[in-house]
Amino acid sequence: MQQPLVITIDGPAGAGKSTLGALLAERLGYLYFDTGVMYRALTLVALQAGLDLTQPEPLEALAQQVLIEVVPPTQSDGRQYTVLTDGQDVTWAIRSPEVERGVSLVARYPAVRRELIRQQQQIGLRGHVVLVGRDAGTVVMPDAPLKIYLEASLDERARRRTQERSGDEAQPLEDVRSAIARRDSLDAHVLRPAPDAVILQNDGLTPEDEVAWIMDYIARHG
Ligand SMILES: Nc1ncnc2c1ncn2[C@@H]1O[C@H](COP(=O)(O)OP(=O)(O)O)[C@@H](O)[C@H]1O
Ligand SMILES: Nc1ccn([C@@H]2O[C@H](COP(=O)(O)OP(=O)(O)O)[C@@H](O)[C@H]2O)c(=O)n1
Repeated sequence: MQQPLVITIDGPAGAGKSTLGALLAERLGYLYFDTGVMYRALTLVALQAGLDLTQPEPLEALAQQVLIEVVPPTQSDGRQYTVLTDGQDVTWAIRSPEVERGVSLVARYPAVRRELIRQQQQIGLRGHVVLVGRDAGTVVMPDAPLKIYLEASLDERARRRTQERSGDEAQPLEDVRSAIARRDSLDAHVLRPAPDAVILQNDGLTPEDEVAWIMDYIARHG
């Protein structure tokens, strides 16, 4: 396979998509773009505006109005990128438990998805991009030459997220596991590998192992 111009990485929460996506993009000199950020940013703005997340129409209108931008990091505080909504830095705010609880409800509305997918496709079509999400390979960029579907067991994903959130943000493993399981079931409507996706189960693999495996896969399918 020639170096694929668009690589998609999909899979459930905590499977390691962002970690792998960022590493792979760095290795290839590509843009890394996490589509989940857009759903999170829209959810945050809706919550800030006091919208009821069970009512689709105002959310659909908001999806058309709000300007969501993802730009290179503007601060050295561990962020992979900076997220702006109408110019306001919301990089960490979109990771809050409130957003985490609401995002999969917002992401279920077809008109919301249509608008955000349209914006994601504009980024994908530029090429030299690793696009990460749930439906990046099935809907956003179905012609991508390399599609990866990452899987890890629920226990492993819960462990990873619990480890990631220590200190002030620490949550019991059981709570993290049930929050992930709830999101898995709300996301089930989009959560499936594209027919031509490479499925990578990564319990027991490191992100470096995965990158090596993918680079080898690209070389072998030349
Ligand atoms: N292959 C892996 N092995 C172990 N831990 C991983 C692996 N990939 C990611 N992680 C860790 O698991 C957590 C969740 O990964 P992340 O990339 O945020 O998942 P996702 O984007 O799929 O939700 C992070 O703390 C990350 O460092
Ligand atoms: N392409 C996408 C990306 C995210 N989402 C939604 O947005 C939520 C947050 O996505 P995310 O990628 O930030 O989540 P994590 O896997 O990083 O926890 C998901 O649980 C989905 O509900 C989606 O529906 N489609």
